Amino acid sequence: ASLNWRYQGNNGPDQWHKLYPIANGNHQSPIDIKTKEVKKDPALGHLKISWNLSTCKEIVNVGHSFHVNFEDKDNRSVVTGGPLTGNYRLHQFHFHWGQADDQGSEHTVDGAKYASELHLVHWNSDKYSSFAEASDKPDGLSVIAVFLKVGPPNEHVQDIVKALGSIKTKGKKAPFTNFDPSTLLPGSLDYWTYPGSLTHPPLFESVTWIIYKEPITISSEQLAQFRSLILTNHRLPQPLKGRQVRT
Ligand SMILES: Cc1ccnc(S(N)(=O)=O)n1
Ligand SMILES: [Zn+2]
Repeated sequence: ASLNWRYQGNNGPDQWHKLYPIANGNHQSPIDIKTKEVKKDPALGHLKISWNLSTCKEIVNVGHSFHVNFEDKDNRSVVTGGPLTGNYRLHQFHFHWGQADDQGSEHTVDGAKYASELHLVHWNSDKYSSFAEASDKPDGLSVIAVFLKVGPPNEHVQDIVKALGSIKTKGKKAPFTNFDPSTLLPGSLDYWTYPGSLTHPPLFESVTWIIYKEPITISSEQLAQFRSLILTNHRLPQPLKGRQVRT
């Protein structure tokens, strides 16, 4: 489908509200996480992640990014616990990055930007029967976010970078199997959580965000490979509008 929105130029993020009025809503993402205003919630338990690498299927060039898609016809790859009620099924993961290494993450921490941000998109399979059905429901989606800071090359990201060569043009897809996304998680499982939205159109306010505090690394060269597909694809932080970030 030809997209009616972009990250740069005329149909850029400042114009998205014309076609997607929710862009000016009260639960938009990303946000700047002001760590001094975060609330400790003892009721928040550990996240329980059980992703099965057998569900990893393909890598696709979607024009504004690339997606690694998962088979989500059963509960082989799910997350539960933490702020979530019930099982959320892994649908796809993707990254956001900027035109230079000093920017690119969507969420920021006390104003600080990371070079990139990984999003693992899940949908509530206890209540809904597909990602599409869940995608505009307040309890429909959960996205797990991991920050990437510039440093030594990441051997697991390298598996993804190598596959980009076969999806150079928009719409192209290639098999991408047996990749274990848990290799992209940081050592510490501490996280922030808040209610928000998809960060590009349709911008539905249907996401329980779970953001790991500890970043993983990516090298400047690996980021350059991402940029060979699209130069930049990150939305700037949006107004908090009274929402609480918990940890
Ligand atoms: C599947 C999907 C669509 C739009 N936005 C997102 S994101 N960036 O919030 O994870 N994911
Ligand atoms: Zn994203």
